[in-house]
Amino acid sequence: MGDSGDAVTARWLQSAGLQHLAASSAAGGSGGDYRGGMAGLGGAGAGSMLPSLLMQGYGPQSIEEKQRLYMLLRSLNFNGESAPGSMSEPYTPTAQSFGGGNSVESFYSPELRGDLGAGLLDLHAMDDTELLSEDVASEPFEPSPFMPKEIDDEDEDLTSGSQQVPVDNYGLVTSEKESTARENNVAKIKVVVRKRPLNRKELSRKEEDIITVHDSSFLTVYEPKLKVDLTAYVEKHEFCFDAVLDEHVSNDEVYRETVEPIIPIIFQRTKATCFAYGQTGSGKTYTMQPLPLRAAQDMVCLLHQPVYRNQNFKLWLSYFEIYGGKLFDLLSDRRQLLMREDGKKQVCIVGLQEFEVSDVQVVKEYIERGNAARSTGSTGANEESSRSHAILQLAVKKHIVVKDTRRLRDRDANEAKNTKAVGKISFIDLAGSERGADTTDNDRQTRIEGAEINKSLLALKECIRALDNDQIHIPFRGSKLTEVLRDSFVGNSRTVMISCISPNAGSCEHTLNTLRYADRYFIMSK
Ligand SMILES: Nc1ncnc2c1ncn2[C@@H]1O[C@H](COP(=O)(O)OP(=O)(O)OP(=O)(O)O)[C@@H](O)[C@H]1O
Repeated sequence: MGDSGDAVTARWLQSAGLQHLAASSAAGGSGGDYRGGMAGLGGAGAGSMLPSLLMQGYGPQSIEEKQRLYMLLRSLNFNGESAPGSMSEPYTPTAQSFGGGNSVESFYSPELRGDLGAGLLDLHAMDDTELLSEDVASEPFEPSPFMPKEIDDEDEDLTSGSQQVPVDNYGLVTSEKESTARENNVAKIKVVVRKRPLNRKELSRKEEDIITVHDSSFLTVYEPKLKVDLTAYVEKHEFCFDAVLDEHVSNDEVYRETVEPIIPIIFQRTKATCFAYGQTGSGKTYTMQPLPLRAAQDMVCLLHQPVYRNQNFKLWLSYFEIYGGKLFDLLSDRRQLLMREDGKKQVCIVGLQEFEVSDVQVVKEYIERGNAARSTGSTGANEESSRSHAILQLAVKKHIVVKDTRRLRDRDANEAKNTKAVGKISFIDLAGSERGADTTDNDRQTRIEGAEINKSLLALKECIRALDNDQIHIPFRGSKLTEVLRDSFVGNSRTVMISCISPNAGSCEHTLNTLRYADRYFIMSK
């Protein structure tokens, strides 16, 4: 106990690798003109400049520092149990914390749902080291419970022979009861959170996993914090969503939870949008890339059902990218595309190549081709991929049989006119947004890109909010992204948002931003 508090603090910080804080703390001790609170710090007592330094922004800056501080805090003030209720005091309750009871009922109460005030996503580039790799696209498919059972030839004959399936003038099934029930079972907006595992780099740095998924719908984030008097504490943040998927969940299960229930209603004139967002490296691309392939498999399967086959339904695929407010066709040598509105105020992307696809292998080839175009177009592959929104669309169209022989001669020219859109699903791998502080390191172009990304994420948020409030005016002109998605926002639409989060302590701030962003949608959708 012979050491001054500042010397003790300095030694702790030094051992935790926070040298710049240690030096400042030691200097403060010798000056002796500042005496902060003595509480916390393992009972050693530490008058110090550290609180003020932390307040002045001298706190841990890098992930490593944050992680070391987190480890330090754990060894000082709490025992490192991550389970709820095991936190040592002091513990600061937040608007979203459970309180003592931890009852699920109290969790759902509006008082504990947190406020709606946070601003734009504040995500930034983090560690995107490859995790123990997995070929995401090659996971085997399992049969879907949402899909109609395979009908054998006998059944098929019975169905087509009986001619009892009523159809509307689109040729769609009008078994009202059945389709209404299906649509009602699929929420207008569904919010799903996916936590990725710690990656190799995070594991090698012995980073802590600060997120606990309690069951399939709620999670807790344990945020390491320091009071100004250096008392270490953990702030607990509880969140509830339609679904929370932990690090053990496979891409196939993600598909089942998110997209699979929507597929049948795409054939019932529904337009759906599924997008992933989160900070760079949180797993957006990993999550989004396999989804269209799985969706296409189910859609092809539905197309083969007699009711749709007889109505001449076909599946079409297109894949493009929005980069810096401009559109590029990923299946046509990154040709720049123009967006126009037709007389019926329908959005048309002039020149966008659409391909009719009738088997999954072909879909896979197109997706791979598009993905390759996305990365080869970049100077630093990851940089650009995280700075563009990639949009893959699968559209169901009804082909109208042309009986007029004169028109038949000019069949190709009339192809576009001979199809009628039925439904569509868009998969959007959103760009990760920028953290304000990072932009000082970036060049002008990078900052412009960041601003564009933030603008489009904000516009997307506004559109979904308006959509959810059933507003007449949907502000889709807020960005290229929302303009392009305009027809997916109006009429009979469904939206699935997948929030991807990183579990390490160093990403805590960004993870909380992502979760708060998702939380607002979740509240809106209730
Ligand atoms: N759930 C997961 N399980 C295993 N590995 C994952 C998971 N999520 C992400 N990864 C891995 O983490 C790394 C980063 O993921 P990914 O590229 O999808 O991030 P991102 O959010 O799309 O980043 P960016 O915004 O830069 O495009 C990849 O190596 C990916 O394989």
